Amino acid sequence: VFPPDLRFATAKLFNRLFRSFSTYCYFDITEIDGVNTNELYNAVQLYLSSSASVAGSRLSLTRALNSSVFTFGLSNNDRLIDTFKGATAIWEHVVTQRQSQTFSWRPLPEEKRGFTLKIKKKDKPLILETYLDHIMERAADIRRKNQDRLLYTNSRGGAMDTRGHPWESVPFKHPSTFDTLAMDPLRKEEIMEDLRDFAEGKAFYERTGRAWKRGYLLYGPPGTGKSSMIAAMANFLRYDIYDLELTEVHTNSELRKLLMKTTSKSIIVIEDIDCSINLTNRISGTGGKNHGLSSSDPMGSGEESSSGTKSITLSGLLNFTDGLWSCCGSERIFVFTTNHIEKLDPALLRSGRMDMHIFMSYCSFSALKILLKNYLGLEDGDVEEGMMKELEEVIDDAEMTPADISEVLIKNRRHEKERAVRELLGVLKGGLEGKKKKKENKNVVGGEEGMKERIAGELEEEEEQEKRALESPKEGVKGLKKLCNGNL
Ligand SMILES: Nc1ncnc2c1ncn2[C@@H]1O[C@H](COP(=O)(O)OP(=O)(O)OP(=O)(O)O)[C@@H](O)[C@H]1O
Ligand SMILES: [Mg+2]
Repeated sequence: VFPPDLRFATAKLFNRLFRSFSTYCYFDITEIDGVNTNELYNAVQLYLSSSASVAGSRLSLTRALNSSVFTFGLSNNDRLIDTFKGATAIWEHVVTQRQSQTFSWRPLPEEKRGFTLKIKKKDKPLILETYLDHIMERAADIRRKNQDRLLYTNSRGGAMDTRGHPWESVPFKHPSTFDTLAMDPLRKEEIMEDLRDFAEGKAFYERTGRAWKRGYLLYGPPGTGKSSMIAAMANFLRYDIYDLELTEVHTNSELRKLLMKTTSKSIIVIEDIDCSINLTNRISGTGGKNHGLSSSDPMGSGEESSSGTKSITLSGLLNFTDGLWSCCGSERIFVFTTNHIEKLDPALLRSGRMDMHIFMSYCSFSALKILLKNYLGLEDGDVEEGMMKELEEVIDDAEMTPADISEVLIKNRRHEKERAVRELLGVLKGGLEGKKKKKENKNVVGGEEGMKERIAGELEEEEEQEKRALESPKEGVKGLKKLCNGNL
C-alpha cells in the first residue's frame, strides 16, 4: 500500500512527464487574479460570446448593466474551438467551487471561474501574443457595440465621486442621426466623410506624428441644429459624449484633471463657448461686455486672477485642446458651439486648432426637403410642383430655423400632406411679409420719428442679447442635456 505522500509525488511526476510529451500547452485565465479582476477573463468571455452563439448547444446568457443586448457565454465546463491564423485554439470554461473562504479584504465569489486555453506548443511563439491582442481588441469592439453610450457631465463642479471620478454619466439615447439632420446634403456628406476618415485614421495619425484628435466648431443662430449635430456625430461614430460645463470649472488644473478622466473614442463638447467665458470674465471683474477669454495669463496657470476669484483662461483652454495633455488618450473629438463666432478670440479660430468650422444656417430648400420627408413622409411628387417652387422661392428670405419649421410641421403632422405644406407656406409667407413691413417702416418713417424708432429697436435688441448671455450659463442643462431630457 502506497503512503499518501508517495502517491502524491508519483502523480506529480506523471503529470510532469505527460506534459513534457504532450504536444499541447495550456494557459489558465482566471476570473480573479489575486484580488483584482482579470481584464483578460472578461475580454475572452466577450470574444467567445460572438462565436459561442453559433457553436454551442448549451449557453449562458447575460445582459450587462447599461446594455441593451444579450451576450452568450460558454456554460460550465463547456468547450469551444476557435481558429486564428491557421492555428487551432481550444477554449474550455472551467468552474469549480471555491474551497473554504480564505481571508480576504473583499468577499470572493463562491465559484472559481476561469478559461483554459489549449494550443499546440509549436503554435505558441507564432500566435499567442497576437492572438491575445486580437481578443482584447475584438472584445473592446463588442463592448462598445453592445453597451449603451454614455453622456457625461461635470455638473458636480470640481468635486469627485467616491471612486475619484469628476464626471457623472447617464445613458445617451438621443435619436438624432445624420439622416434626420436637416442641412445641405453635400455639406453633410463632407462632414460624415471627415468623421469616417478620422475614426479610421489610426495609421495616418501615427505616421504623421499628429495627436489622434480633431476639432469642430459649430456656429450659427439658435435652433439651427448644433446640438442635434453633436448627437448625430456621436451616434454615427458610436462615441461617448463629455458635455463640459465650463462655468463649473474653476481652475486650469481642474480642467486638465477633467480631460485626463475622459476615455478614448469620445466627443468632448463645450456648448455656447462665448457665454461660458463671458461669465468667467464677469466674476473676475472685467464686466459682462468683455467677451472672449482673458488672454492675460500667458503661462496658462490661471489659478487665481487679480481680483482673487479663480478662473480658467484662454491659454488653459487651448492647452486643454492642444497641449501635451490633450494627447493623454487617443481618438478624441472636440466640439465647440457658439451663436456668435465673431465674439470668439482669434486664437481659438486659427487653423489647425479647430480643424473644421461648420456653419449651421437658417433652413435652406434642400434642408427643408429633409424635414418634410422626416415629419410628413413627403416624397418627390407628393404635392404639386407649383407649391414646391413657391416654397423654394420664399424659404431663403424667410430666414426660419429648422427648429421653427419643425414646430410648424409637428403641429400639422396629422393633416394631409398637401394641407400641411400649404400651412407651412402660409407661415413662411407671413413671416416674409412681416419682415418687409418692418424694413419699410424703418426706411419710410424718416426724420426724428424714424430715428427714435430705430434707436429703440436697437436698444431692445441689445437688451435681449445681454439677457440671453446672462441666462444661458445659468441654465446649466442647455443643449444636449436639454435635448436628452425627453429621452431619459
Ligand atoms: N438641422 C436640423 N435638423 C433637424 N432638426 C433640427 C435641426 N435644427 C434644429 N432642429 C430641431 O430643433 C430643435 C432644437 O435644435 P438644437 O438644439 O439642435 O439647436 P441648436 O443650434 O443647438 O440651438 P442653440 O444654439 O440654442 O443651442 C431640435 O430638437 C431639433 O428637433
Ligand atoms: Mg444647442
